[in-house]
This record gives sequence, structure tokens and C-alpha cells, in this order.
Amino acid sequence: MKINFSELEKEIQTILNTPQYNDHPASRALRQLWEVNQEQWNRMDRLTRLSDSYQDMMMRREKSLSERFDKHLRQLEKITRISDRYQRNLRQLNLELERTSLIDPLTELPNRRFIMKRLSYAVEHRDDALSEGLVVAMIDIDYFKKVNDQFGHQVGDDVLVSLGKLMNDIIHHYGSLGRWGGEEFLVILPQHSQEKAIALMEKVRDGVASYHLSIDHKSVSTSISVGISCFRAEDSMDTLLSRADDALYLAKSKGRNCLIVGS
Ligand SMILES: Nc1nc2c(ncn2[C@@H]2O[C@H](COP(=O)(O)OP(=O)(O)OP(=O)(O)O)[C@@H](O)[C@H]2O)c(=O)[nH]1
Repeated sequence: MKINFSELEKEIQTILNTPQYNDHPASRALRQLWEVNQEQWNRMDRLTRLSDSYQDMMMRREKSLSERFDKHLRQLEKITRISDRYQRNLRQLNLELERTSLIDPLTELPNRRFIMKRLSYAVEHRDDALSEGLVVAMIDIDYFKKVNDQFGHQVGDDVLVSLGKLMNDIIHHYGSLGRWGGEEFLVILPQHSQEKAIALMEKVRDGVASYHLSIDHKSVSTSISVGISCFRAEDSMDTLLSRADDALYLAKSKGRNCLIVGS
């Protein structure tokens, strides 16, 4: 049988409030039972409220912890993004720095430092057993001072850029061209016989001699002198280069617009 507690409570309350039952022997016991019951209800109620407020507190705490965790996570993501961007910029700057330390800013060809590195590599890694060896060619533009004097330094710069490109277009399939300094260039041909090197440099010399650069309705033409040096077993980088330099000097003294092989 299902007990209706609310009805039962009302019934007991009525009995306890009826004066004529006050002296009834069961009245005292019933009143005590009623008070114990009320006390237990109150305790239950306190426990339930305590448990509710404990759960509320835990939920608030969990919420605040999770909010703090999310905030830290967002900060961490922001720092990671900044650090990634910083590292990308740093890498870019390093690449730029490396590029500017090795590339001539005017002609955009390898500069003297870079071409020396390449020559040092070519000397170290040459194979003396091969029939064709390492050849260098030193190039100097003839009477370049006159170009500057006649047309101005800016036109002189344009001539250096154009000739650098023209010569590089011919040479880059076979070796490397770099700006040695001023109006001088250096060519490295890692695997060339003397004849092949002469033929190639003759093509370069001829290309420059027939080239006319037109600037402001003026035609600027130039020529180059070339000193060639082929690597010998007893050579160092210095002796190889100084033989090319001596050959260039001879080419200049022979009237320019020609090439000489160093002996
Ligand atoms: N426009 C310009 N001129 C330069 C640059 N570097 C060097 N020069 C010029 O190149 C000229 C070299 O002159 P010289 O050494 O007398 O040689 P040259 O007039 O070419 O005569 P030879 O070499 O004897 O045929 C100088 O006038 C330098 O100012 C440059 O980057 N730009």
C-alpha cells in the first residue's frame, strides 16, 4: 500500500493539536516520533541544500578553471603566431643578407667574394685525370673611362648591367660569370679544353663588340679584352688568377678587343 505522507502528516498534526488527546498514553510517544521525524526532514533538507551549494561551487570553479585555461590557450596561440611570424621574417632577412653579401647589387651577378668561393670549389673538386680541365678568363671593358666621361656615370652603370647580361647569357650554360670589380669580370669554366675556352670567349668578345646600347638616342658601343688561364698541376688559385691577369694585360697592350692565353 502506498502511503500518502502529506495526508498522514496532516492526520498526526490534527491528533497532536487536539487537547482531548493530550493525556492519551500514545500521545507523548507520537509527539516524540513526530519531532524526530521533523528533525530528520530538516537534516535532510540542510544536507540537500549543502550538496546543491557544493555542486554549484564546483561548477563555478570548473567554469572559471576552464575559462582560465582557454585564456592561456589563446595567449599561447597568439605567442606562437608572433614567434612563427618573427622566425619567418628572420629567415627572410637572413636569406636577403646572404644574397646581398654574395651578389653584386648593380649587375646582379655573383660578386668577387662569391666567384672566389666558386673558384676555390672548382680548384678543390677538379679531376686532373680528365682530358679537359679548369679554365678561367679575366675580362676587362676597354676604355670604359671614356664611356663614363662621354655619357655620364649613369650610362656607364647601364652599360655594365647590359654587358653583364649579354655575357652571362652566352656563358651560363658552360660555367659562371661574376663581377670581379669595377669594369672587370671573371669567368670560371670547370671542364674546358683550351680550344673550347678560346672558342667560347671569342664568341663573348664578338658579342660585346657587335652590341650597341642605345640610350637617349645615343648609341654606345664597347669592346672587351680577355686574359685566359688554364689550370696546371702545380697551380694554386693565386697563380691561376695572376696568369689570367698577365694575359689580360698583354691583350690590352696588343690593342684591346682581343684575347690572350697566359703562358
Ligand atoms: N659607371 C661606372 N663606372 C665604373 C664603375 N666601376 C668602375 N668604373 C669606372 O671604370 C673606369 C676604369 O677606368 P680605367 O681603369 O682607366 O680603364 P679603362 O678606361 O677601361 O681603360 P683600359 O682598361 O685601359 O681599356 C673608371 O672611370 C671607373 O670610374 C661602376 O660601377 N660604374
